[in-house]
Amino acid sequence: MYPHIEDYALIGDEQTAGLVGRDGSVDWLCLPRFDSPACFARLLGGQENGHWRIAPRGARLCTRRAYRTDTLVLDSEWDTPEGTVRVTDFMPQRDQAPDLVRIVEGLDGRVIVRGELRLRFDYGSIVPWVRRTNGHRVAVAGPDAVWLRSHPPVRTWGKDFATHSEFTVDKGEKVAFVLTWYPSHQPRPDLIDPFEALDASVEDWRAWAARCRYRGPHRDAVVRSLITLKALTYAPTGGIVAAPTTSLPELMGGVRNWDYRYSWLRDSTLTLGALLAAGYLEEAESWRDWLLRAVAGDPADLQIMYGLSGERRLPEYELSWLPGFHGSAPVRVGNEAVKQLQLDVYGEVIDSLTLAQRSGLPAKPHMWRVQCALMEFLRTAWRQPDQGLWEVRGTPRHFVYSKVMAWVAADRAVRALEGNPRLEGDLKGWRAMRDEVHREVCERGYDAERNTFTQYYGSRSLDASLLLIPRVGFLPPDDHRVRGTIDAVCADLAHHGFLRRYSTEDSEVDPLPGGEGAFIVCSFWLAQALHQCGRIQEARELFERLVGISNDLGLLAEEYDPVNGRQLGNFPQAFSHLGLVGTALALYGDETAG
Ligand SMILES: OC[C@H]1O[C@H](O[C@H]2O[C@H](CO)[C@@H](O)[C@H](O)[C@H]2O)[C@H](O)[C@@H](O)[C@@H]1O
Repeated sequence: MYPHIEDYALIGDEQTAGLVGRDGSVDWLCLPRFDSPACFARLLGGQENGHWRIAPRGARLCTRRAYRTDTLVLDSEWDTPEGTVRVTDFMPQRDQAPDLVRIVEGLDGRVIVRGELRLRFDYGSIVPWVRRTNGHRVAVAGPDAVWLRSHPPVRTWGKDFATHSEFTVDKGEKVAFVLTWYPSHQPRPDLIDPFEALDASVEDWRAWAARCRYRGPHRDAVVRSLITLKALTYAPTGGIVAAPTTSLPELMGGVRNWDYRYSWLRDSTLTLGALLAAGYLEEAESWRDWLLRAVAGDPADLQIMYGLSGERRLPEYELSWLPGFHGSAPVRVGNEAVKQLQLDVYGEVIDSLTLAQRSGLPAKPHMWRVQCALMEFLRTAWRQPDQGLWEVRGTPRHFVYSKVMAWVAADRAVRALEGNPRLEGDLKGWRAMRDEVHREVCERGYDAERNTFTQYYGSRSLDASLLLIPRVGFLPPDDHRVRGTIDAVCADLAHHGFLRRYSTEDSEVDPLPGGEGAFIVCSFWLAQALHQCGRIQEARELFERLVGISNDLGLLAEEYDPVNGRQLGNFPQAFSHLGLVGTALALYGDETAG
């Protein structure tokens, strides 16, 4: 059953991203931004929904593929009876317009290569009008225009609403294709030189990767994760998408299919932590500035996610014409969770601003004012039930992790005041809130009989987010309740060596049908909790196992099906990759940071 989610490779230009399959087909690409409608949507449908394949005639999947070391430049190679050919895919740093470059290179013998470009704007639904101009092709429909050209020029012809080509490459010969998007009412942007763009791309990525401070085991996996996180950052604003895809299923054939092409405060603050820890201050600063712009206004209006430029309305709807990845419908655009109350986000934001300051990012004058405003809102809001960090769509509850993070918000705000007499704030009131939340969580969110914290007040269910209790400092790692929680979470949520985030069987909490895979970041959290508790060997073994489930290119989706050995959910996902970076640093960072 080709393709599996892990059969895809990521390419991108820090404003959008594409997925390339092992068959040489670009099956997902949104232009010009991550959250724009896709012009290649075969990922969630069939080839009639748009794709661009370049591969040797008659060949199916590539023989091998790899990123060029420390870059986002992908090489896919096919060995054929006639010879060997390589296709190099990348998206150069954007100047005027987004370009997707595909360079075909003969490595051995003489190979006949075929191209098939099927552009379908608006998520695979609009067939553009394609015309030839100066030997190049231009596809136009409504607001979108795409220009295709090649070096040297290759003959193309139209058939079945697609642009076809066939050409021969001899050993040492190169043919480059450049696909450029621009708004259809504007003049065509300047053409780039694909070969110069390749050299520049390789150089830029390598220079960026060289800044990584981590020198420990699995450095390649850490660098790949950092490159992926960087690729998920929308460079013009600093916003970070949770993943570049929508609706890759959390259960094959199921309905748990969501649009992740937005900036979640939770995912992004945690990404910021990983970037800071690995030495990437510039990116962290740019996200911090995005955050301050996005949350400006009434703290009661704080959203749990925003668009890439801080947009607030992200209405959710379904694309009825797309059948979904292997029939996993519906395909959704937008995300209804934008309207949810998730109390943890306040803690994450205040914690990340504290961390940013501690890491030496230059302070912004209104940073403290934002934190005070958030605290004032949280002072009463923390008592409300919410949707929790998993954004469940059932009745709101008193989720323990949400309350713990409300404690984090108060704790960081109190410490800031204690450490800096020039800051103004309600020290007494915030201290009182901090103590009250702590007391309440330890009373109502803790099951003394089983010696474990629980998913929500009074429940018997557990939740993997409870593993973060020692990491955020709510209780020390040697507290018997922390140790009990780790054991209970492992016993309850273990899934063939990995962890589920919670049990999907409690339909009042999570009313959606069907289960899901193991949630990858939760297993990273377990490795960190074990490490904090001194269970070093177990932590390291789990980390090794987690690194081992990334695909051949080092990429991780949101979830993993350990029974079938398959990745699940949106891909690649920031959450999983920041988990990998954070865990490597936690387990080996002290010994190895250079
Ligand atoms: O579980 C239902 C929810 O699933 C999605 O949320 C998940 O993704 C977010 C982005 O990575 C993450 O922050 C959250 O913790 C995850 O549960 C989906 O976006 C929601 O709409 C949906 O209700």
